Amino acid sequence: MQSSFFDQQLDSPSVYRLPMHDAEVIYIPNWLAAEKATQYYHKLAESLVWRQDTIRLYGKEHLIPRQQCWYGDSGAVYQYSGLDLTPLPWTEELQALKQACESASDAQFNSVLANWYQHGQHSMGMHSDDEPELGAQPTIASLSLGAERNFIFKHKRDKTRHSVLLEHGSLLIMAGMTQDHWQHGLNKTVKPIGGRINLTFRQIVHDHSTTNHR
Ligand SMILES: O=C(O)CCC(=O)C(=O)O
Ligand SMILES: [Fe+2]
Repeated sequence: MQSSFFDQQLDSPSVYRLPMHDAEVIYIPNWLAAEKATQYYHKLAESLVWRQDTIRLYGKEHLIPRQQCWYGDSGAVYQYSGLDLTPLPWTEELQALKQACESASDAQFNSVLANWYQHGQHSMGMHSDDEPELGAQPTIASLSLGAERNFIFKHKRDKTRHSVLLEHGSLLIMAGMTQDHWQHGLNKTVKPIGGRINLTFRQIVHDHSTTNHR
């Protein structure tokens, strides 16, 4: 990371910078203690208003392979494959986690996309979080709760791959040029695994735009 904030973070033995070129990605295992992370998993699973949306891709309707929901400040509207995601108001837990993620990443967030992968057949296709409403070189803080899943990065130009196991209670921070040069996603797995909730905290800088998550 270029900024002294990240240099400072990297002095800590429990913060790792991923060995990726054209990217600034740091990984903090056990950012939340396991017990706390489990409490959050259950609380969020039962209290957030989850939905499994249908999106239109190349003229065909598809059920997205996970549950999701969008929370944030009232202006932080997100448009997503034809869906208008108007944020629900912050819950107490999301607000507390947002503040902790802001301190950990030295960034401001006004919204969070929550994804619930209930089993191994739930996934997210390769994409970059590079929508215009996220602004240039966005910092995105991604908290993982529940079953560990492999997070895959693929370089857009040279096709280099890098993967990182996102553990229960871990925080992954993507910043700088990461979204310009890399895609990321989560494959399905046939392993019998439990559920995982992921929260990606973001800062929406324009009210309307489009995205292409699959
Ligand atoms: O579930 C994850 O770890 C990643 C989610 C993601 O990439 C996104 O919400 O844009
Ligand atoms: Fe993403």
